[in-house]
Amino acid sequence: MDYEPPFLNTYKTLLEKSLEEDTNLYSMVERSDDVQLPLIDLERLSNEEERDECMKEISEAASEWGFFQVINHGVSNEIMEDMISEQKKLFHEPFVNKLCAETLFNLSPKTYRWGNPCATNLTQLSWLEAFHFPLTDIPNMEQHITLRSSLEAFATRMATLTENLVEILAIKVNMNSNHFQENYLPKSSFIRLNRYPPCPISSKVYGILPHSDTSFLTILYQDQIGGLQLMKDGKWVDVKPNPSALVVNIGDLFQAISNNVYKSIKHRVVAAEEERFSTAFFYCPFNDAVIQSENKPALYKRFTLREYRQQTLQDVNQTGDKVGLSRFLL
Ligand SMILES: O=C(O)CCC(=O)C(=O)O
Ligand SMILES: [Fe+2]
Repeated sequence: MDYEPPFLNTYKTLLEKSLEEDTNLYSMVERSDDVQLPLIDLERLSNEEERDECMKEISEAASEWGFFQVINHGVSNEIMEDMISEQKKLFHEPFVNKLCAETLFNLSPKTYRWGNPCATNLTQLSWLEAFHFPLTDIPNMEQHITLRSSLEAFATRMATLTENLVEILAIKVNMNSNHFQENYLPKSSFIRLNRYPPCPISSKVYGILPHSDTSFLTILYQDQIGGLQLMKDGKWVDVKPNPSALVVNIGDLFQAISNNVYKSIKHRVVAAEEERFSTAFFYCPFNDAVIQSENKPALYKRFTLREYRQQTLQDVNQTGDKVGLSRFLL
């Protein structure tokens, strides 16, 4: 199909090398089927008697799991369905159009990404294509009104949801509940549209490599195919799709400002034979925002998001791995 990125051709040499070895990526680490990710009903926040208990569940899930699912989250089915249908249309544009999406859509460089040009073996390759939209780019998409309005509606609801959640999480670690509103611009967040193309070698390659997110908080909608897994007590746990739920996870920046109370957990997506879509909202500060915990003794050095991004980029280029927060430990 003319919309598929040329994975097999581009990574032919890596593929041939790995087909000689009889490895299965997913049998190397144990899996656990018997643990349930917390599922939190946010409607309880509007009920005076249940609000405190619900806030407690949110902060406990953020510190014990770093991940949880929410229902009655305020993002309507209509907004989600609209976003997904625009997302499908976009990914089903011819590959050559996607490659020049920045010019076609009037967007920043590297909006469209696929594969990994630096991969030296298959385990460094994500079988994934993605559009990465900084919120500030969305108004520029004058030629693509329907995609633009879906992104805008989705971003507005997601921003409200993340702001409510970070406020609750801030209170529970004795931070000022306005900390986020006062210190970080709302428009520095971004939306990422992910598509996992059908993969004919699904035991040898990841859909997305194990990673933690460089955000305060990430909110994800996944379709019904499944494949997202998170690390819990040394085992991979499936995040089973739930059509009414959004998946929330703590990112590295929140782990740092909460002085390790909240955990930014490694997660990955298993490659599959079926096409899969997910849509993520990354709640992030502007690049020069200072990340520093008020808690004493602080575990991490004071750093800016720019410094963090530079360090992780350098580590990824040199070692294939982001390393992440441990670089900033005091
Ligand atoms: O597609 C998913 O389920 C996860 C995506 C993800 O982890 C990311 O985009 O950072
Ligand atoms: Fe992620």
